[in-house]
Amino acid sequence: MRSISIPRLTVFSEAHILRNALFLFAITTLFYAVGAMLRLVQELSLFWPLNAVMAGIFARYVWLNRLHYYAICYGAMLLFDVVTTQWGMASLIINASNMVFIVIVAQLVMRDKHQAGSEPGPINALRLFYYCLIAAVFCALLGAIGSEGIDRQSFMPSLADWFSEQFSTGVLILPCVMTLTLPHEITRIHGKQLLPVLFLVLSVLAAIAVGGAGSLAFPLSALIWCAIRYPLPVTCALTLITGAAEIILVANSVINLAVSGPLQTAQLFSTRLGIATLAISPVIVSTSVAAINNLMRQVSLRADFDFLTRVYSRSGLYEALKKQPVNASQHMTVMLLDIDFFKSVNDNHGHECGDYVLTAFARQVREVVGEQGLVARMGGEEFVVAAKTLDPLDGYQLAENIRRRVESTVFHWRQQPLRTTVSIGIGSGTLDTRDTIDAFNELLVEADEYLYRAKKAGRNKTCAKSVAETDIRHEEASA
Ligand SMILES: Nc1nc2c(ncn2[C@@H]2O[C@H](COP(=O)(O)OP(=O)(O)OP(=O)(O)O)[C@@H](O)[C@H]2O)c(=O)[nH]1
Repeated sequence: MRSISIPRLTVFSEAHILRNALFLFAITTLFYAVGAMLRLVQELSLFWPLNAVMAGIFARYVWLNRLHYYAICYGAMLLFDVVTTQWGMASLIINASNMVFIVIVAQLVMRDKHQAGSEPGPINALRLFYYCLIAAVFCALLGAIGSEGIDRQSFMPSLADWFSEQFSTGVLILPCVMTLTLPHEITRIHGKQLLPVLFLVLSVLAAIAVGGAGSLAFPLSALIWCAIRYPLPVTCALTLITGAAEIILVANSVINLAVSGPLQTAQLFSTRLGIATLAISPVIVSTSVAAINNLMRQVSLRADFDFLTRVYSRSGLYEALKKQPVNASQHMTVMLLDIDFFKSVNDNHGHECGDYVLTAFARQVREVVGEQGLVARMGGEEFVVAAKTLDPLDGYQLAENIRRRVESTVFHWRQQPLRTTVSIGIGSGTLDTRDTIDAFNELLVEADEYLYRAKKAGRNKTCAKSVAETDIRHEEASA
């Protein structure tokens, strides 16, 4: 698949205080301007994205939650009002209510992150939903009091308007800001991958055509399909676009809720709450799918590797062998290694010491074998090495390197020196017409037979069919 790399872009960084301050000021001003524009053209403010965007930024970057950064955000809001409105003192309260939403959400998400430990997930969708609800209530109370002086609405409609707007934009925008990641590369997209988006567009069009309150739920199944197919950030973005589009379409009577007369606060209140409740479902599905995929990766990793010694497990070795490129003329050496008198390590020093020796032994073997082969624990104190070698002699020498390394190593257990040795049986040959797994299994049987001989010959020995010990000694003498 062809792809184009794009450079990484970092906006906030813990070390760059001035840059963070400038970006916070610029983003606050930008989204304040967007919200103010939407206010000017509508009697009811359709969207006030600023609070959710800023809450998302503060929740995402824990280290931004400092008094001076909050102050920059608040200051930018006040400055915008001073320049563009005559609100006077009311501006202090209205913008304080914006800060209430931002700080409550950020603090609640931060509390979750602390409790989640070292590996928190990107978001907990259900919690975000309730955090938006709590933050919207407090924000709306203060906002409705503050806007009494500048707005013709009385307290209750104003409270409903503030609350529904804060809650719905929060639920739609927060997951998006908290998961937003720019792709590191652009990959070609196949037509089939676009089907969920196509279905989503069709479902919004169907909502416009059919109308009525129920039509707002039409995009739900398409969004859930998107949640299953696409990564979390894409699902969050699609949910935001769909939810915002529905609110705009309802406000402009393009989606007709079958109400007589102009749209009232009560209908917009209900629409916003309904859409927020629907919008959280695909995000929940998407986070669940991401969590399941993560779990599957961890489970398969656990099954492939031996928990104690960190080398391959038996099944992991077979999986790794299947992935090896097949080359009929490749010579392969399979070694079966069994630690000598391991039972006495357990008996004399305890099981914990036995575990330590197994781990240290596996590390030694891995270091000697390196990139030349795969190391696996077959069970107990028995290990296997499957290595690409030039010929039987090359394989024998690799086995001898392991045996000598183990023999010369002094393990330390609670300040006590410990020595151990290993017996190795070898099976070796080329793949010929066999596949890697068949060849490995046959060589393993051979290795098992020679391991038995190595043990019988007194242990701390390497035994193989294809290398006569006299030849080896001859080789060593002439080396
Ligand atoms: N500590 C520890 N011991 C294990 C583990 N798995 C198996 N063993 C022990 O390994 C020992 C194997 O003993 P034996 O099969 O008698 O072999 P040995 O003492 O190494 O003797 P030879 O192989 O004949 O040289 C047993 O005591 C098992 O309990 C493990 O994961 N941890």
